[in-house]
Amino acid sequence: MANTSATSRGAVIEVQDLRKSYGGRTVVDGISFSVGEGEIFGILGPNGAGKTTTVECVEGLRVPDAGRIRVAGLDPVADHPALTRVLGAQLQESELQGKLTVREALELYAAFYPRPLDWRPLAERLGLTAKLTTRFAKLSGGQKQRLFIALALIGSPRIVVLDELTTGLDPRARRDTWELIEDIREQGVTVLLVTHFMEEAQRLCDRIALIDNGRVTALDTPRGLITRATGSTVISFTPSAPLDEEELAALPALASVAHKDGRITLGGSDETVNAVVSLLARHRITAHQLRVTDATLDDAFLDLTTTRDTRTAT
Ligand SMILES: Nc1ncnc2c1ncn2[C@@H]1O[C@H](COP(=O)(O)OP(=O)(O)OP(=O)(O)O)[C@@H](O)[C@H]1O
Repeated sequence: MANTSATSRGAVIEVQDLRKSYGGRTVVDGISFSVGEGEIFGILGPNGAGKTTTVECVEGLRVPDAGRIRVAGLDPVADHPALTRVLGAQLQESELQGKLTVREALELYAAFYPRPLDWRPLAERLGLTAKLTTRFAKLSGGQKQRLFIALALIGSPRIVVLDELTTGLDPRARRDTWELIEDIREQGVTVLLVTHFMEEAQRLCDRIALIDNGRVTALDTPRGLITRATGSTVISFTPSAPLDEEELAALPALASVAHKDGRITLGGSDETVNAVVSLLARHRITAHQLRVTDATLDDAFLDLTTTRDTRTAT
């Protein structure tokens, strides 16, 4: 497998052969990866793949059955008090008192850390300024989410773990949050990001581990994953007459072929585009609604993952 180790900047998170079972059912089955200092490392995968279990082991919130984890040189379980000084984590909803106001939560969490950020500009960036006196229980889902992001960052952590960073945020808030994460990266903070949003992963992540059925099935840069799965370019069209399958399969640099409702979608490269245009011209076939687009992580995700959440929760 390509690229499982961190960059030359040195690993700040190391996960080796992590295993975790619940009630005899293995949900993390030998996961390994390392994250370089200052890197944004994404974890992607279908529902139930083992992503949250993995990051919660990194945070020291779950105890692995086997494997070795080091975060800034610390064992997340044995060195948990020291870990909380270098690692910020997005909280789950239930961890905040409903009566706490946004301002009180920010001040309280800032007081836990030796070098907290000034919470006012952070609240401003996250669109929380108008909600400072609102109690937690009265916030909308998206506003709670923004508060959790603020609380993850307020301690000025060296490493931050964000599980479903922008789930529940409206498109504007999502984009503002992405800009905030990019600013944090500029300051050298390492980010471990679990997400279901391909656009988010493609924009923010330096590298991505695809997890499926408790294993890392691919680990690469977003571009590397896309190219591996579908090629760099997607060509789709509806031909005016049937095309010969063998001729299609022989197109240069072809990575994938799909047929749906009379429409053909090819994954490949610029070379494939030129060849398919020549092929159509040779046979005097017209390509209706011809579209040539860059391949996306969505295409790669569908190609590289297989499971649905078919397991029963216990
Ligand atoms: N405390 C627990 N006890 C029993 N089973 C659990 C527990 N936590 C998680 N699981 C199960 O382990 C599997 C992996 O869960 P996990 O939350 O790590 O997946 P995930 O990849 O984060 O999924 P999602 O994308 O849906 O959040 C799931 O089938 C889940 O039901």
